[in-house]
Amino acid sequence: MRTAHSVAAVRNAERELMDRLPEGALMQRAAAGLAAACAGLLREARGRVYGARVVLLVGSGDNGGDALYAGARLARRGAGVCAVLLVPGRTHQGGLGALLGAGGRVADDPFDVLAAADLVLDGITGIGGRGGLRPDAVPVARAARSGSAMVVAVDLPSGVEADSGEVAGEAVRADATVTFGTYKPGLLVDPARERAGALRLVDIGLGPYLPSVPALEALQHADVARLLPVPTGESDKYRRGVVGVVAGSARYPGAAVLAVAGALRGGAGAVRYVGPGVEAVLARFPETLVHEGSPSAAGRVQSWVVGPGLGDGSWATAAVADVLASDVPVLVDADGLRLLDVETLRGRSARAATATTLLTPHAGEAAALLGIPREDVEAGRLDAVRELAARYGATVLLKGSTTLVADPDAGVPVRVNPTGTPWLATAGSGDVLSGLAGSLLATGLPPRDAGSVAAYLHGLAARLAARGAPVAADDVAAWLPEAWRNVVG
Ligand SMILES: NC(=O)C1=CN([C@@H]2O[C@H](COP(=O)(O)OP(=O)(O)OC[C@H]3O[C@@H](n4cnc5c(N)ncnc54)[C@H](OP(=O)(O)O)[C@@H]3O)[C@@H](O)[C@H]2O)[C@@H](O)CC1
Ligand SMILES: Nc1ncnc2c1ncn2[C@@H]1O[C@H](COP(=O)(O)OP(=O)(O)O)[C@@H](O)[C@H]1O
Ligand SMILES: [K+]
Repeated sequence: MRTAHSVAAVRNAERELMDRLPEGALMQRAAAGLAAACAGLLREARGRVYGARVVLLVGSGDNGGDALYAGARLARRGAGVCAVLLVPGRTHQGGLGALLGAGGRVADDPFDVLAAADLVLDGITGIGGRGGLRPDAVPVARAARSGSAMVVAVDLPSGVEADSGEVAGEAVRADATVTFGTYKPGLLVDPARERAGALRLVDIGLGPYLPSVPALEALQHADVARLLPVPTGESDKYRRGVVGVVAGSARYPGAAVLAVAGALRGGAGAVRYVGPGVEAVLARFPETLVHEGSPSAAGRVQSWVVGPGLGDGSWATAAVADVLASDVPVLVDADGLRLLDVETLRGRSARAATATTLLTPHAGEAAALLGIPREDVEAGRLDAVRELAARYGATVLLKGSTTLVADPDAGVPVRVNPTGTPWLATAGSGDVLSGLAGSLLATGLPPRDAGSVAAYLHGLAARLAARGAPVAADDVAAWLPEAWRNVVG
């Protein structure tokens, strides 16, 4: 599991650890890890550190101090290191002394040295930064990007919000970020994540002092493998779980087919389809159990998926209400999100412990549920998913460039999905996801696990299917077994 902690948690841990260490030891640990990472990148890019041209962008806090001490280490290995001091009167003095002592220098003209650099270290701001880059830092950050140099962010790309992943203005766009002690939420959540490039974590010994419950967690292969259902000798199709899919309409029969395609690959023993798309579903998947009446009359299921391509006719409205009246886990997606009755939804968890709910909106649907503009959801995804889960008393999977899954209990870390590709932004891929997650619910996974495991497999299947080329939703569904094998293999 990859975990991220809030700035407040990092600061507390840092204080506790610093009390036990000599002055400046933590910064030396950070700088040593940073210099080693930069040396590795320089060796990869140009064969050696000796003779490399390194520019340090140095702000007024300890982030700049890290850059200066790392620069001193690189200078001792023969790199030509030059510091651009953004606030000369407030430069970290110890760091500057170390750099000058190691043969580094202060730049006369930042733009000259940036144009010729092999590597730029962004030490403008780290966890102490607030808001986007200040105006004087903007031209320098742009110049760092415009040459051929690799840009390495120290702890965080300057200008991003560490706790939320928001980018309120300009921010550095890094090729890599070397972060200290723990990941920060902003490194894992867009729009900030996109500015961070490849991530490296340097252990500075904070671990024992960080809270055991992080702010954010990202599943890795081993975590997903542990959560995936495995049939045993005792299993039969009913014991493995039956997922009911209520999706599609005369206008969108394809949504029913795609949701069923996802559901068939999610581990349930059978998929029961209810809705107006019976013909289309059977033509493609003859193994589906079908029913044309109301969901509650279709036979037993261990979970429901309701909403993809359902439209908003009277049958659809009644079907959503019918499903929400059940005591099994329900996943509500797409049109279902517009049709659901909020009081019924909130009442579900009070009625029965088994009546859990997983809502799977994209940013537009989340915006409608929250009554705010879509851009606000996209800019502040983490806040939006937490707010939705709290307000609706349900687990929420917010789709998009970084998919997030939040439980209504604020004490439970939000899950961020590390797989996926922008090629997933293709019509119908969300239908596949809802079928898949619903199937995992039917096997007995709680909503947060079902949602995050589904997002992981879905994103991985898309990557495997795409390998750099466009994919259709149907391809993503077809590659799900390969993604599953990749995880357990
Ligand atoms: N915690 C740990 O365990 C360890 C932490 N370490 C390191 O310390 C870093 C934190 O250092 P920090 O607290 O000194 O803050 P930092 O990130 O340098 O920024 C604050 C300065 O920036 C300024 N500033 C603010 N916003 C700005 C903006 N938008 N644009 C431009 N400037 C802006 C602000 O100025 P002011 O508001 O005062 O005018 C202030 O002077 C951390 O990220 C890590 O690198 C490691 O060495 C070891 C272990
Ligand atoms: N920029 C992006 N990067 C990665 N994944 C994305 C991006 N945009 C959308 N996705 C993913 O693609 C899927 C789209 O789902 P959705 O918006 O419901 O589309 P549809 O309704 O057409 O099925 C979701 O899994 C979402 O997380
Ligand atoms: K930085």
